[in-house]
Amino acid sequence: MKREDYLSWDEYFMGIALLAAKRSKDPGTQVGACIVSPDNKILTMGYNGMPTGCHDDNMPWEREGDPLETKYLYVCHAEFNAILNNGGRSLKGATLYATLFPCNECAKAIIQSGIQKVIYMEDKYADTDAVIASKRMFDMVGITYEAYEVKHKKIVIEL
Ligand SMILES: Nc1nc(=O)n([C@H]2C[C@H](O)[C@@H](COP(=O)(O)O)O2)cc1CO
Ligand SMILES: [Zn+2]
Repeated sequence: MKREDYLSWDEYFMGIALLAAKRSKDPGTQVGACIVSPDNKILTMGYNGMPTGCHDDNMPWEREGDPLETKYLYVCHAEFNAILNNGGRSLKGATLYATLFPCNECAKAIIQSGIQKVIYMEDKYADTDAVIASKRMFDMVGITYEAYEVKHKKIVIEL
């Protein structure tokens, strides 16, 4: 008889997004993204980090103060990195698993790349203009978004 406690597709892909987030050097929020084809093949992944060649140790990670000395002007969002890491594969009709709801800038890239569905875990910036604008654009173009439904509270990976 087959195992019954195997991971669902959603758990598998969100689990991978959560694992990718663990690569983030951001002391504030670690975000992960995993983009999957309509036939459940992983196309690309990403996490929030500084642009390639901008060394993590030489970049600011502050949230406040002189804007030029905060992370916000420099950091690449997880969703943006995942889209850019596509390795030439088409993202048409794909689903994005994101550990945090995408901002308006990533929403634009999501739309332009042909992603059709967003499954997100957290939406802690729902009250910000960035996320409100993002949802406005998704609604306009018919990109669906749904909160990830947690079933297994814990996925243990022992090394
Ligand atoms: N959807 C997102 N994807 C992301 O990768 N990020 C990144 C940008 C920053 O590195 C971090 C947010 O930092 P903080 O403001 O919570 O300390 O997460 C942020 C958002 C929020 O819209
Ligand atoms: Zn973003």
